[in-house]
Amino acid sequence: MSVVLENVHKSFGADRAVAGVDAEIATGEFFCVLGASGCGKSTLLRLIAGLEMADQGRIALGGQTMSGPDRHVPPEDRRTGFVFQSYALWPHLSVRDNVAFPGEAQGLGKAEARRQAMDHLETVSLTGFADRKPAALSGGQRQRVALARCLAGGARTILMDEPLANLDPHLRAVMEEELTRFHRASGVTTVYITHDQREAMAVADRVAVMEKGRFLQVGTPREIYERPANAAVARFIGRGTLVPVTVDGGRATVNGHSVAVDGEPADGPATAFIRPEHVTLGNAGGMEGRVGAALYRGGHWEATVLLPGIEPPVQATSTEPLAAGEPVRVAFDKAWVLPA
Ligand SMILES: Nc1ncnc2c1ncn2[C@@H]1O[C@H](COP(=O)(O)OP(=O)(O)OP(=O)(O)O)[C@@H](O)[C@H]1O
Repeated sequence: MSVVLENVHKSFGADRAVAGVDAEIATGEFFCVLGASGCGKSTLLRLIAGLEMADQGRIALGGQTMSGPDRHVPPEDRRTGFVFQSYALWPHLSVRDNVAFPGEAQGLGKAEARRQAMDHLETVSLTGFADRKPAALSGGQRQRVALARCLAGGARTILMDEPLANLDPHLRAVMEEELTRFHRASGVTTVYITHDQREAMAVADRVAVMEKGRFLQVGTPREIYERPANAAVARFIGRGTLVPVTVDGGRATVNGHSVAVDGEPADGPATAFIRPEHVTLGNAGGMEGRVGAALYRGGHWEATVLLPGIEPPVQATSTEPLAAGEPVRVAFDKAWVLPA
């Protein structure tokens, strides 16, 4: 089911939690809202679910207005499923009965609701766990039960509020794969909020970067990473360094050195963003610098490099060992010039 947000606002007293959000989320899309704690992500999700009333703007699901100036459809009539961090499963019910619960609540007989529950457990590869209680499942398996229960409730849109936040890094990676598999298998429109940019990149078709109640940029993970719309998005997504440059005829000059730029920025002074993978460290050529700090990250070093006239230090990556204080030659292979 498509999700349309038009100029959506929500304040709590003087606190503008959602301050004018617009988006068109296509049917079947996996849409991530990414932002730091307190930026308004949860409030936006709760507005879509109907758990909060918008102060202003319109929210439509599948072409039907759910929230508008004189309309507020209650949560139970929106056909949305909500998956929280805690998954909110019934501890005293088996996995099968947890998933059968929405069907029974909607008036299906117990036997039919259980039969359908088994179909949904099949979608999340948990048929072998139907008789267990939630306490006897791993975090990832509990999440799959929560997803199966959304399907059983007839959800046409699934809203997920940081569902992987409580999991260890290994299980998180496994669950990212599972979520994308589940999404492909179910085809359900998904709005997913997280403060973890790596997670958003991994699972989303499109990412909205949110700050202070607004979307700063909406784009594919690659657009957001490679072509950030402004300094705030650039800083929030991955590592990199903002440097002042002069653009002339499709190249930028940094500290007297010429660097290729992506796109077609206008000539003149600008700010460029350089990802660590576009910083080459070596013994010859480029600019003279000094390693500020180097951390071994398994297979590579994450370093900062001090260059005269450039503040703050440049973030770089190296597969060769580096030590703090060591002299190094630095070349920039490519830069992204931020739109004015
Ligand atoms: N029910 C409420 N009453 C008052 N203020 C609220 C309420 N819910 C949220 N807020 C405020 O609205 C702002 C946005 O909160 P929200 O929970 O949407 O942020 P978030 O981005 O989801 O944060 P987190 O990642 O920490 O959950 C915050 O300043 C918060 O304190």
